[in-house]
Amino acid sequence: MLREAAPAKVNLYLHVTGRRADGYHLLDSLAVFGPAADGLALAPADDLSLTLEGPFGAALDAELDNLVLRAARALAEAAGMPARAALRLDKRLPVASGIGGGSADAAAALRGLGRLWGLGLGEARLAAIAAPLGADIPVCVASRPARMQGVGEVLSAAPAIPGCGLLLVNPGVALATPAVFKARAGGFTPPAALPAAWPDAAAMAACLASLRNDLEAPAIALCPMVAEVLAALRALPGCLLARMSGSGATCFGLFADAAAARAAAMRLPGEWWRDAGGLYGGAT
Ligand SMILES: C[C@@](CO)(OP(=O)(O)O)[C@H](O)COP(=O)(O)OP(=O)(O)OC[C@H]1O[C@@H](n2ccc(N)nc2=O)[C@H](O)[C@@H]1O
Ligand SMILES: Nc1ncnc2c1ncn2[C@@H]1O[C@H](COP(=O)(O)OP(=O)(O)O)[C@@H](O)[C@H]1O
Repeated sequence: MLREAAPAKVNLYLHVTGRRADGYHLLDSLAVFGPAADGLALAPADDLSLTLEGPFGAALDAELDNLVLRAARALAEAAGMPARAALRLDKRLPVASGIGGGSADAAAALRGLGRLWGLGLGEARLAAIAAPLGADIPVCVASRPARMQGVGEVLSAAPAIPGCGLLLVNPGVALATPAVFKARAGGFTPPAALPAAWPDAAAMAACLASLRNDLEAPAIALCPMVAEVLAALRALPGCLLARMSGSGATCFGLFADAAAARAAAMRLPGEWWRDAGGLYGGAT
């Protein structure tokens, strides 16, 4: 039995820089990972199967073509072998919530099956197999901070991220990514100018404050509760920056460290989903 973590992707800023002829949008975004994660367990089997568990497992019962199974089939096809594995997904990330849960699951399946099947494929090869399945999957393959450009598949080094804490909050309303892009009005935003490193969380927050998430306004138009979540985050002690991730509705608060993020999480209304801690694989 193998296990892979599928950490949430958080867009610290997201500029829509243009639009391709096929309608997809060109982006400039800085993605970091965690603190929340789905979990994928993989075992050898004679055919391909997926069972769902965890707090949001039932939300995917009606999903006929889970991204985990699509990723498994795409990898098997690329490797020229039958797709055989018993997969169990512990679904802890809210579905359709701007933190790339489905993409993280697909990336975890590619990494885990690569190991289970002994394929020896590197991250770049897995990301290339992943790209046709979803714009967010390539960045999730490494699950390390990265700058995303193109439609999300052009990855480059992120500035060195200082120790910090994140608080993720979702009001329980699913937002479909295409609907949010469609509701966007106005022009385009140029790519950000980023330093090589930020010395601490406060400096990172000050720099990010000069940037934006261009999908925040259209998401608020579709789901006004996003504005409530942002106001509640901004009012928390120690919150250095509050912003929506991806196409929403999950928002994040940035804190000096994991302990400050966890303490702030306890002060939020009880009915909202939240998770707090340090970055996945990072210093806190
Ligand atoms: C907005 C972002 C930012 O990281 O995150 P989420 O909100 O999904 O987490 C991503 O670009 C989402 O990536 P992903 O969710 O994989 O998108 P896909 O399945 O490829 O596309 C879903 C739909 O979103 C729109 N789309 C997506 C990506 C992009 N660069 N331009 C787009 O216009 C298109 O309408 C597309 O049909
Ligand atoms: N394993 C999965 N987890 C979540 N969503 C999935 C999964 N497989 C397929 N989907 C589909 O992908 C859509 C986007 O899901 P998700 O990745 O959670 O959203 P977002 O990209 O906004 O963060 C869902 O509405 C669902 O229909």
